[in-house]
Amino acid sequence: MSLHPAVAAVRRGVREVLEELEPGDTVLVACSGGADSLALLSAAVFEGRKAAVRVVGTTIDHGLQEGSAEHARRVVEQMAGLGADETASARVQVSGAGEGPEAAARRARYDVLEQMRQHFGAALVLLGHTRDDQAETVLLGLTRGSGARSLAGMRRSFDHYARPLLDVSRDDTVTACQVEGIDFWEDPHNDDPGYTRVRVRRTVLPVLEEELGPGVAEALARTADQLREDVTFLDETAEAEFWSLEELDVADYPKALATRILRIAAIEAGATDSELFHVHVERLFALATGRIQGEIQLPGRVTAYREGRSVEFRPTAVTS
Ligand SMILES: Nc1ncnc2c1ncn2[C@@H]1O[C@H](COP(=O)(O)OP(=O)(O)OP(=O)(O)O)[C@@H](O)[C@H]1O
Repeated sequence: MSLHPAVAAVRRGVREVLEELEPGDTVLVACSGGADSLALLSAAVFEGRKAAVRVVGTTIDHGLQEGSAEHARRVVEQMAGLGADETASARVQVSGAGEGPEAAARRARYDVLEQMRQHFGAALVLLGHTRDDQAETVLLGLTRGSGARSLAGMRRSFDHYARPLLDVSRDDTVTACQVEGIDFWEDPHNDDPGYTRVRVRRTVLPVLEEELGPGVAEALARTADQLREDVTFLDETAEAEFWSLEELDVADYPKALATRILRIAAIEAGATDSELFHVHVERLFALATGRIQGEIQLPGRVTAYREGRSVEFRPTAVTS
């Protein structure tokens, strides 16, 4: 019997990532119980056996929805049923102080995933983001106006994390589960139009596909890949320039490098990075090129000012 194309696509993505590992290594698969991550786990088990890689399935209970503990138990059972060598679950406390509940849940999830990775000695954690997630990320980045970094979407891999399904459509993960008889969970949040991402998924992308033809999601994901190469080059160049500078005089650099160097400098000086940090970087650039005078207050209680041609930083004075 020939392999269904959707299953083959998921396995191919996973195989390419596992090929980088050594026999005897461990991978941790982060599983929400949705179609993407269960298809990912199933493929990891299949490819893991071939590569002699141990597969640990893990699920995280954010405790935000009623019945979440029961859901986590069920996902653990499913992961074991799909052949994971080991399974684990963890409950996290989502505080949400200073950020939205989604961002807080995500941060708590990545913290605990890292603890689990270390606990199991895993070489890699696999995340189930798909090509559609990538397309949505690019569109959201476009509307935020935050520059090339956010248009470059999610990275395929970083540190000990990999996203093997970035070339696989969400439909294919659903089909792969159906073909393999995997009963996946449909997150009610995925239908909640209160989330911008859901509106992009349910309304914006379908309109683009209808008006511009199929393949929009794929093209957006490809745009991210191309931009990521450029962005990585510029980031690395800026990093090397920053460390080689004796004083922070960036007025003669092209703006693409000057703003990156200023960003690194501000964060090194203690400023707090955020999604909106590009707004502060623009002002820093105006300060560096003499278009604005005086001082700039940055989040994280850092003040920037100009001394001669150089931009300097100092802690913001506390006034009572
Ligand atoms: N509760 C969870 N437990 C374990 N892994 C999870 C959980 N939720 C999500 N993941 C992992 O993250 C992947 C992406 O999930 P989702 O798109 O829901 O994340 P998100 O909330 O958008 O946050 P981010 O995209 O930053 O990870 C999943 O495929 C899975 O690998």
